Amino acid sequence: MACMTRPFIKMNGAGNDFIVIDALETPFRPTEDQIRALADRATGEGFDQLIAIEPSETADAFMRVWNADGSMVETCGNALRCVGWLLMEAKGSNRVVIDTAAGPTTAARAGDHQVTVDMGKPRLDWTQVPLSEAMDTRGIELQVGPIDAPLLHTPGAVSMGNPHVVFFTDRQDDGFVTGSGSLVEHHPLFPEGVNVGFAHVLDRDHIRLRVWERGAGLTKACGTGACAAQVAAARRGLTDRKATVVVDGGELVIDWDPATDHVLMTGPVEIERTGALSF
Ligand SMILES: N[C@@H](CCC[C@H](N)C(=O)O)C(=O)O
Repeated sequence: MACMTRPFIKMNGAGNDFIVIDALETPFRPTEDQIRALADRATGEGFDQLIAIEPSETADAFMRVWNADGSMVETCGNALRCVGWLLMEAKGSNRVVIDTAAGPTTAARAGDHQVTVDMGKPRLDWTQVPLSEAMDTRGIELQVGPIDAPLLHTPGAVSMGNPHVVFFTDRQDDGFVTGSGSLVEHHPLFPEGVNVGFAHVLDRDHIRLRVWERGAGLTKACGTGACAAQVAAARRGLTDRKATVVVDGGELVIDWDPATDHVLMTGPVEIERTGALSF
């Protein structure tokens, strides 16, 4: 069998790490099995998401996203900053438009290795998350643990182009996040699965967040998860519309602009190394 190689750039955004492939000239369509093998941190390159930069007729590029489990998904907030930075460096510009399966987004320089991405309007109707039944997404009817003493309950539900629920809790240890996140990810209330946030509101402009990501597990940061947490917290009056979200790998500033209803995310990008994938 012929062995293919593809050059890659390994990047991370606040610790959420990616293999980024330039597919502008040559298409890149790995199988789910290949992705899972490449994502393995013991035997493969190791990553949370695999990203391909593809041509677009309406934007500077199209960003395709696969989770570590091989599933193709709509978008990835931290990868948008990384891809935005690569495209801005290549074009010598300060702003680019990146199309995704969740729609177009803009990325702009915001300082040294800092990028702001306009994530658009949060989608707050239950049909948009999506949920499998009608509910008020400020706090949906879902709980984890004993019926009369739940450990987690009434999360906010938000789509940032991909589905999120956000529990407000100060229980954020690895075991708890992994155990309850993996249960909720596949709950029948979420026909497309869900990313599960555990948000501890520190004050009106700081949230400590951990996220169990659909298809990737516990990551050091989830950009869309940080946007969803900020939106869910502000909707309940727990924070202002702008807050710093502290994740395991750094800080993301999330600003839900009242004038446009758009969510702006600012945070770091880092290039770790380059290499070549063989499969
Ligand atoms: N790491 C991400 C989100 C990646 C996709 C997510 N796991 C999903 O399945 O929707 C981010 O930074 O937003």
